Amino acid sequence: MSKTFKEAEVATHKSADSLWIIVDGGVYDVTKFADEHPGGKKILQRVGGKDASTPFWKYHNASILKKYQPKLQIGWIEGKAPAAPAPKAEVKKAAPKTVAATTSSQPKEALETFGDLIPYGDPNWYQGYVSPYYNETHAALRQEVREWMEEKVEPYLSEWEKAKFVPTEIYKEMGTRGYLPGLLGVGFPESLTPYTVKSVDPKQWDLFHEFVVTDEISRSGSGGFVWNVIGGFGIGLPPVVKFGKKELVERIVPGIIQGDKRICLAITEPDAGSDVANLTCVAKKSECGKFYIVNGEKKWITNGIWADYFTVAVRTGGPGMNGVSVLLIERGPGVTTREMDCQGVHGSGTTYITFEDVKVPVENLIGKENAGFKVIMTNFNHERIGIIIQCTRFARVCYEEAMKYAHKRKTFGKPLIEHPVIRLKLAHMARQIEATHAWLENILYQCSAMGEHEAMLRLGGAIAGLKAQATTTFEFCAREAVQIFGGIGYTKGGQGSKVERLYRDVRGYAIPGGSEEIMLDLSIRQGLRVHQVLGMKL
Ligand code: HEM
Repeated sequence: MSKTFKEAEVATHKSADSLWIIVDGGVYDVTKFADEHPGGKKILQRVGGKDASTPFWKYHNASILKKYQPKLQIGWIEGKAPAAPAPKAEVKKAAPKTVAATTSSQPKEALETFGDLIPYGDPNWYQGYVSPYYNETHAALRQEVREWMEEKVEPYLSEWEKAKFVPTEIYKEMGTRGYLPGLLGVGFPESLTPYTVKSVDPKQWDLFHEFVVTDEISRSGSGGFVWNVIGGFGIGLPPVVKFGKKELVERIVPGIIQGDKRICLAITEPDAGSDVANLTCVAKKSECGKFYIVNGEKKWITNGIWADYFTVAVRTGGPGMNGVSVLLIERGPGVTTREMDCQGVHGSGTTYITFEDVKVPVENLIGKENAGFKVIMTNFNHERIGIIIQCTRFARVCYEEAMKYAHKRKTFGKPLIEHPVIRLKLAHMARQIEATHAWLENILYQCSAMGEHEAMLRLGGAIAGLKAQATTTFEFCAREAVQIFGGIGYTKGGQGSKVERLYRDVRGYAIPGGSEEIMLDLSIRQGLRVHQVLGMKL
C-alpha cells in the first residue's frame, strides 16, 4: 500500500465509473463497492473525489475501515501514509515471583498509557494511574491480545453473531497463542502444552494475567464470542485438571488446551439449575464394576454442541448433595446434543444434551464418588470470577461506545455530550463500573494470596455478591447505552451493534452461574458464617 496520490488526482475520480474517496489520508476506490454499500450508492457519489473523513466517521466504527481496507484502499495522499511503527521494546523477563511479592516490591510508578484514554473507558491502570497489581508483563500481554483481537476478531463479529458461529481457527489460535492454558486458574501448565504466551514467561503467569486475557477478549462486546472460545473451556476443564486422575489428565488435557478438542461443563438440568443438589441425571455402576451407565438430560450447556468431552454432574448415591459425583464423559454412543435458540450470547452453542445408557469407564470419575459437590463448589469461584470480569468489561464497552457516540451525534443543535441528562447517565454508568472493577481487583488479589481451599471458604460469599454487582452494573449500562444510541442501539449491525448485542446478552449473565437473587442471599449467609469463625460480635 505504498502508492501515493495528490489530492488533485483523486479529485478527477468522482463519477460512477471511477469513484474514489479519501478517509483519514487513505485513498479508497469505491467504484464497484458503491452498488453494495449498505448506506446507498448516491451518498458515496456525493463525496466522490473528496475527503470524506467527517461523514465516514459520523456513520461508521473503526472496525468497518479495518475490514474493508484490504479490499478497497489503493494508496495514500502524499505525506499522509502512517510512519512505520517503532520496534517494540523487549518484555523484561524478571525472576519468577508470586503476585504478593511482585506487588510489594513494585516501584510505585504508573505504566505507560494505553488505549483511547476516554475517562473510565478502560481500567485506570491503562490511563496513567498507579496500581499495585500490574507490571510490564501485564502491559505487554494487554497489547498482544488487543492487536490480535483488532485484526482477527473485531471486524467480523457482527457476521459471526448473525451466523451464530465463530471460525474454528480462532479457538485453535487461543490454544497456540497460549491463552487457553493460561485460563485455568492454576498458573501456566507448561508440562501439558508446547505453546506459551509470547509476552509472558510461563513462570511469571498469575491471576492478573488471566484477568487481562479475559478482559481484553471481552472488549469484543460479544458474550457469544467470549463464550464460544472460553465458555465451556473455562468451567469444564479446571475440575478435570484439579481433581482428575493423572492418566486421564495426560490423555485428554493437552488436546484441549492446544485448541484441538473442546470440553463443556454439564450441571444444569431441565429441572435443576442453581439448585444443584436436586439433580437427577443418574450414573449406576455396571455389574462388572468397570463402568458407570449414565442416563439423563442436561440443559443450557455452553459449547455442548461442539464438545468432545463433557464434565458432568451425576447422581451416584442417595438424594441431596452427598449423592452427587462428577464424571468426564466422552462423546460417543448414547450422547446426543441439540443446539438451543436463546435470546442472546449467539455463537456460544447453548445445548440440550441427552445421555442414554452411556458407558463411562470408572477411571473417568473426577474426584471421589459421592463427593462431587466439593468439585462443583470449588469450580464456582473460578467460573463466577470469569463472569464478573466479562460483565465488568461489557459494562465498560457500553459506556465507552455511548461516550464516543455522544460526541458524534447532535440533537437540538449540539452534541449529545453537551446535554446534562446524557452526562448524568454516563456518570451513573462510570461510578458503578469503577466500583465493581476495584472490588474485583481486590478479590483477585485475595485469591492470589490464599490457597484455593481457603479462598473457596472465605471468598465464596464475597464473590457471589460481586457477581450480582457485576451483572446489575452490566444491565444498567446496557440499558443506558441503548437509550443514548436511540434507534441505532435498537438496530443490529452498524455503529450501535455492540450495545444492541450486549443488551440481549445481559440475561445470559444474570441467570447462569448462580442467579442474582441466589448470589445476593449467599453473599450474606456465607459472609456471616465466615465471620462467625473469625470471631464476629453482634
Ligand atoms: C471506505 C468507504 C466505506 C465503506 C467500506 C462503508 C461501509 C459501510 C457499511 C459496512 C455499512 C453498514 C453499517 C455498518 O456495518 O456500520 C455502511 C453504512 C452506511 N454508510 Fe458507509 N461506507 C463507506 C463510506 C461511506 C461514506 C463516505 C459515507 C457518507 C458520505 C457513508 C455513509 C453511510 C451511511 C449513511 C450508512 C447507513 C448508516 C445507518 O444504517 O445508520 N459511507 N457503510
